[in-house]
Amino acid sequence: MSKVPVIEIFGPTIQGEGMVVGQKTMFVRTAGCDYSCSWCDSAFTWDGSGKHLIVQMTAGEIWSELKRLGGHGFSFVTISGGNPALYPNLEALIAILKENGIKIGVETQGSRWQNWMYDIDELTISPKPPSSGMTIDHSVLADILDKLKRGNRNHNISLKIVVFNQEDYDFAKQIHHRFPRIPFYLQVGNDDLTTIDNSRLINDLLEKYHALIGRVMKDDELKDVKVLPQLHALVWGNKRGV
Ligand SMILES: C[S@@+](CC[C@H](N)C(=O)[O-])C[C@H]1O[C@@H](n2cnc3c(N)ncnc32)[C@H](O)[C@@H]1O
Ligand SMILES: Nc1nc2[nH]cc(C(=O)O)c2c(=O)[nH]1
Ligand code: SF4
Ligand SMILES: [Mg+2]
Repeated sequence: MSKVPVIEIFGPTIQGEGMVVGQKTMFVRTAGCDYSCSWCDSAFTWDGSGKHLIVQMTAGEIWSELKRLGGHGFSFVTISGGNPALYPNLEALIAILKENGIKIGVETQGSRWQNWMYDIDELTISPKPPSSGMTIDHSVLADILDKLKRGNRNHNISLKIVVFNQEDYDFAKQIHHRFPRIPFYLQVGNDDLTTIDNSRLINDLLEKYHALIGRVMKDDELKDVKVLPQLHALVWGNKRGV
């Protein structure tokens, strides 16, 4: 049986970000990423610090663990990472989830295509802005979005861009103007990934949210946009596995 490197499985919790924010969900987090964003809040998936947590798992083993943790209390699973789009054999997990009537969300950055993307109910693509230190391949992103559009399946996709500064904001606008019909989300960047002082963190994040809302509200060039914080950061701070 083909296996996938999994670094954590957790839940139930709420989806803290983007198009299905608030959704009760389980999470499967794959290890490994083709990027290395300067501000990655899940760097333990790729920087070596979480190496001891990685387990090669079959789809059946992942499904068993989801049921062990979530019991009969879930109908939605979010696959994130790292970049889950590195793994063609996630196909088997997606098939099991579908057979069991479970809806599926995926978080990926739009750097790699997989055929199983056609089968995802809620697919979030999060191209990386300049502050990440990454340079995105616009043609790969365009190709992914084109395939999804042509596939014309019954699913939802969105673009979600994290904003730390004016350059990121301008980048986000460029992406939106390139793909104006794809639901578009701006997300507040968290630049303090290590603090355990939750009241200070929450205060800072709310201030940044306030500022981002302000910027968008007075910007006539950005109309059809949703502006969100990371809800899980406001509730649990930098805690892992929530
Ligand atoms: C950890 S990534 C994993 C999925 C995929 N690699 C990606 O980046 O889309 C999940 C989401 O968290 C966002 N994210 C990562 N670090 C963040 C930070 N410090 N502040 C806000 N959002 C962040 C990413 O942009 C992405 O939308
Ligand atoms: N609650 C919660 N919501 C999330 N949305 C995206 C997450 C991620 O790390 O991909 C995430 C996460 O780690 N926790
Ligand atoms: S693409 Fe996602 S997981 Fe990879 S480094 Fe960037 S934020 Fe982290
Ligand atoms: Mg996260």
